[in-house]
Amino acid sequence: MQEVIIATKNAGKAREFERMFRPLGYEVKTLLDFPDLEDIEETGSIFEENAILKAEGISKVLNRIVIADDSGLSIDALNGRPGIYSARYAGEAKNDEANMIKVLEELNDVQDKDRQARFYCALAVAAPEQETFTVSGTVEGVILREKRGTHGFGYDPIFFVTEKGKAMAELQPEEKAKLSHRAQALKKLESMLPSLLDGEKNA
Ligand SMILES: O=c1nc[nH]c2c1ncn2[C@H]1C[C@H](O)[C@@H](COP(=O)(O)OP(=O)(O)OP(=O)(O)O)O1
Ligand SMILES: [Mg+2]
Repeated sequence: MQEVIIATKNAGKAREFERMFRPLGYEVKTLLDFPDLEDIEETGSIFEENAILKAEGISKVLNRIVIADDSGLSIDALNGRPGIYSARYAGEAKNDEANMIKVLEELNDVQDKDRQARFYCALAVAAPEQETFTVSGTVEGVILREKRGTHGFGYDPIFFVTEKGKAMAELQPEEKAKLSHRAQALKKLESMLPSLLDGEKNA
C-alpha cells in the first residue's frame, strides 16, 4: 500500500489518521514509527505555523512528503484558550486529565449558554522542493460540566458535539472520523492526495 507520513507523536491522532486514510488506500506512518527523530519545537503563534514547522522539519530530515497536524480546543469564554497551548495547558507533561480538570475549573462559574467552543485542526503538507501549504477544519460544540464517554483522546470527554447531541468521547471512532475538525481538514486534501503521493517511491 502507498505510504503517507504524518509528523505526529500523538497516538490518538495516529489512530484517527489510520482510520481515515485506510479507506483511501494509504498506509499511515507516524513519528511513533521513527522514534529516533528529534522533537520539533512548536514555537509558532497560530496552528498553521506549528503545523508547517512540524511538516517541514520532518520532510527535510526524511526527504519525503510529510503531513503534520496542529490542533486544539478554543473556548469562547476563555478568549480562545487553550488554543495552540492545548497540549500543555496544565503543564509541560501533556496530561489530558489535568488539562480537562483545568478547563472545567476555569469554566466553573460560566453558565451553560456561554460555554461554546470549537476544535480546530490545521494540516500542513510539506514536500521536498515544493511550496508548503495548509488546510484547516473545525467542529462546533459546548464544554460539558463533567466527562462523558470513553472513546477518542485529549479533550473529547468534555466536548459536547452540537450536531450529534453527544460528547465527542461518546461517538464511535467511525463517527468521529466523519465529522471531526481533523476529518474536515482532511476532506480538503483528499482530491489532491493521488497527485501528491502516488508518484512518491516508498523509502
Ligand atoms: O480530536 C481531538 N480530540 C480531543 N482533543 C484534541 C483533538 N485534537 C486535538 N486535541 C487536543 C489534544 C492536545 O491537547 C492538543 C493537540 O496539540 P498538538 O500539539 O497538535 O498535538 P500533540 O502535541 O499531542 O502531538 P503532535 O504535536 O506530535 O502531533 O489538542
Ligand atoms: Mg504538539
